[in-house]
Amino acid sequence: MALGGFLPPPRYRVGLLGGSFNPAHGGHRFVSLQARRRLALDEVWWLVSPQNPLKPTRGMATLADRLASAREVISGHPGLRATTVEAALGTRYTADTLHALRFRFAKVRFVWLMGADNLWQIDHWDRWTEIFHTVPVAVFDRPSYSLSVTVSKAAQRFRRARVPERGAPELAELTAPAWTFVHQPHDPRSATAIRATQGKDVRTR
Ligand SMILES: Nc1ncnc2c1ncn2[C@@H]1O[C@H](COP(=O)(O)OP(=O)(O)OP(=O)(O)O)[C@@H](O)[C@H]1O
Ligand SMILES: O=C(O)c1ccc[n+]([C@@H]2O[C@H](COP(=O)([O-])O)[C@@H](O)[C@H]2O)c1
Repeated sequence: MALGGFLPPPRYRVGLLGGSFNPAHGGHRFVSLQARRRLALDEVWWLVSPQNPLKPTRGMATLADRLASAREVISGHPGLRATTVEAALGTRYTADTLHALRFRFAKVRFVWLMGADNLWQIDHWDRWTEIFHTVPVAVFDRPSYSLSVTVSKAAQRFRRARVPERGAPELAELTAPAWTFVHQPHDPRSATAIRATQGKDVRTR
């Protein structure tokens, strides 16, 4: 199922970084490597989204092109895997994707990964509180969005489920809801910035 025949063993720890990857860039790779190390994950799977339900289709490259850009940025790193799991499952909403993955891989320990920009926005996602109740969540700091850790609606709603950062290595073992905020050096790279300068000599890695 979009995993190249790989079957994760029981208790395997997998971080899920969902995204448009329009295109993929070094910021995705940086966050994923941070996640792998700080959360003691076996792998990080990039879920290249068929179409973010809240983003316009205009300007969205094809799934094949975005997957190709993800593979190029990962460039064979053994701990990172670019996938089209949502296309294979037929899901568009994260809540559905997480339920389907947990059903399919009942013994895998999944953690939902996202940048701090998405902590601001997640309360607009379909059945967003269900997401927090399905898998542990790790939020990674991002320039301009650090305040999301205290001010966002999601942080406030789930304040009692917040795990101190020192607990990050065991987050994957916890029962949801459980989430942590991971402080890290700010990485300013974004797909928006890359698209704005497309055609010019921009580094995506
Ligand atoms: N530089 C970064 N630092 C922290 N998190 C990031 C960074 N770049 C991307 N992410 C996170 O990776 C996930 C997928 O991001 P996405 O594919 O939307 O890239 P993006 O650069 O945010 O794109 P866009 O600028 O088009 O919104 C999101 O959870 C996002 O917060
Ligand atoms: O489920 C939703 O309603 C929902 C709404 C907006 C975004 N998402 C997911 O959030 C992830 C990040 O999206 P993006 O486009 O900001 O990279 C990606 O996996 C999307 O499918 C999910």
